[in-house]
Amino acid sequence: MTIPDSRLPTPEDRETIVSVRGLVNRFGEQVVHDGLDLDVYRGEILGVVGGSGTGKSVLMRSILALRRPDEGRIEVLGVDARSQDPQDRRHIERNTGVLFQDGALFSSLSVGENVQVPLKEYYPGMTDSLRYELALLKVKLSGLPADALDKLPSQLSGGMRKRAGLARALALDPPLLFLDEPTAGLDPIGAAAFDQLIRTLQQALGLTVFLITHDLDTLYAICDRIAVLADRKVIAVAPMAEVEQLEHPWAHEYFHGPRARAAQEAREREANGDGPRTQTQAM
Ligand SMILES: Nc1ncnc2c1ncn2[C@@H]1O[C@H](COP(=O)(O)OP(=O)(O)OP(=O)(O)O)[C@@H](O)[C@H]1O
Repeated sequence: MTIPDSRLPTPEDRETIVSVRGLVNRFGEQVVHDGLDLDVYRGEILGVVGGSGTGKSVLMRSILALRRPDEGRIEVLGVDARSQDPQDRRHIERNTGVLFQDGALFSSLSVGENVQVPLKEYYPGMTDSLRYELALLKVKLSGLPADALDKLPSQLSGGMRKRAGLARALALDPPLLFLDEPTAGLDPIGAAAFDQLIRTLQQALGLTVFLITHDLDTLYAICDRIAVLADRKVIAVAPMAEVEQLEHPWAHEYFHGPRARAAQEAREREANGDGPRTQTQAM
């Protein structure tokens, strides 16, 4: 089901929650970003796309202050992400939730213990029972059954591990959520369900979501705007209908190639009440 795009704020109401200006990231001779600019608005789901190796994850890590860029300015929730001040770094960490590509759960801890890790760190005085209840709440919010709480990550399916990672990302009620290819490796039905979960949580909790994906279905189904990375920059950031019109060769191939056509056909079938999403990810 495609959820209508109804929440994009008008330009006057927009609040920039992440601002990136003139970003440069280099690894030795390799220049990954060269003067990249991007704004993320409060309350939107921003899809971030680009060919493999264009620097989507490096951009995310730079915003999260996990990597110090070579040049440029990044402001996250009013704080300079390049700041060395531990208070600033903590502010970013405290207000952001991250679902890494592989879930990044501690393999020796149960799902419940994984979700409790950030709670223990930020609220050391919290009672065990309250921490347990909060972990249970996040696990249920993420669409897992209560008995998943006591399971190890290895005892879960790939889709359940993603949900467990999401539960941990939401542990501290962050206003800003980062998702790195959340539907990669999921079957089409699982991927569609995960998309809907993200949209539902985003609306219910008022989240801003920065979502790296290759999955065209996700872009169509839940993203308010799409940022396209190419040539070491964000070459466009706009709603889907606009980025589909880009002339750039990679963007044209991505939005009009065989997988895009398959996604389009699947959406038409779905609109006619005629069958679920097809697999169009992993480009
Ligand atoms: N720590 C690092 N050391 C050296 N090179 C790195 C490092 N991290 C990333 N790179 C390089 O930076 C480039 C961008 O990497 P990044 O992981 O951000 O790409 P991506 O757009 O997320 O790709 P994909 O879609 O395949 O996940 C790649 O060429 C990668 O090899």
